[in-house]
Amino acid sequence: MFDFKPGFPLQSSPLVNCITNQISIEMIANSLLYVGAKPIMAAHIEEQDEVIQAVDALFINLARLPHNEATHLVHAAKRANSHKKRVVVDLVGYGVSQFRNSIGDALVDLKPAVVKGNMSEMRAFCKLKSHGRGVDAGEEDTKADRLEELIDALKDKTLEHENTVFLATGPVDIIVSKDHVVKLSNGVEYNGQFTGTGDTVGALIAANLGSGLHPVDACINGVSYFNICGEVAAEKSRGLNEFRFHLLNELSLLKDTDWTKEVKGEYV
Ligand SMILES: Nc1ncnc2c1ncn2[C@@H]1O[C@H](COP(=O)(O)OP(=O)(O)OP(=O)(O)O)[C@@H](O)[C@H]1O
Ligand SMILES: Cc1ncsc1CCO
Ligand SMILES: [Mg+2]
Repeated sequence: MFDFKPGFPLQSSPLVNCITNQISIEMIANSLLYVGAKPIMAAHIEEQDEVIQAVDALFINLARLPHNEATHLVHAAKRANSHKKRVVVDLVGYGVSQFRNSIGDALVDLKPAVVKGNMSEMRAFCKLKSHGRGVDAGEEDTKADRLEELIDALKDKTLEHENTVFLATGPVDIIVSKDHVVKLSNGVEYNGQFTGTGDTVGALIAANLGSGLHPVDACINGVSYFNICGEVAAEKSRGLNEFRFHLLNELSLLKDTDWTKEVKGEYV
């Protein structure tokens, strides 16, 4: 059996601030509630200092950068550092524009606990050739040899960012930290085929950080729990929208089962 520290059921009910996009904000808030965490979606720059003191972790998502608000993300991450609260940065759409890349780079420079994205976003972040389209990964970027290339590039990143754990999601997910490389392989194709699934995984990781897990374990739990919920949902549904319903429902149920036995992972 794959050895990791289980995070679900959560040991505490962490309060997580999510600065995220209008597309998946409701799904993220409800997903946190379904697993027993508490969401707050406070985005205004003026309240970040007080909010960060009240919460257990911060999830920041690059998905949509409204006029004049991009620098607010950097401000929020700085407040989190001042108050020693851990941060997950989701590099949604990295590679789409120089502007987005510059905000992503500024956030990574603040040494968040976890930096994540899909395979194409993480390849673009590492300056590797990327086949992403908008916020979706390109299939070519998920091939086995491309994964090895990305693992090497992320290992180089950990030399400059030794306290950050990098996660790239896809059919096989890779986690790269200073000391570990992990591959995870649960889930079904549908897991990545409705919008905001990566965002939801990011919020689940933040919840695990908020309840005190090591960032590598937080990533293993966030990805594997979400993907196993997908495996269960696939047995019960036909079509993407029914799948989405069952997956989200399962977020509230799977934690009370022996789900950790189903985790397919390896340290490489
Ligand atoms: N083909 C697949 N098979 C199994 N699991 C998958 C597959 N594709 C994605 N996943 C899983 O789905 C989740 C979301 O990953 P994905 O890479 O699609 O995120 P994303 O592109 O950032 O999503 P979004 O931007 O819509 O929020 C992850 O947990 C990942 O492991
Ligand atoms: C930002 C964004 N744009 C289209 S869908 C989506 C949410 C996935 O992150
Ligand atoms: Mg994404």
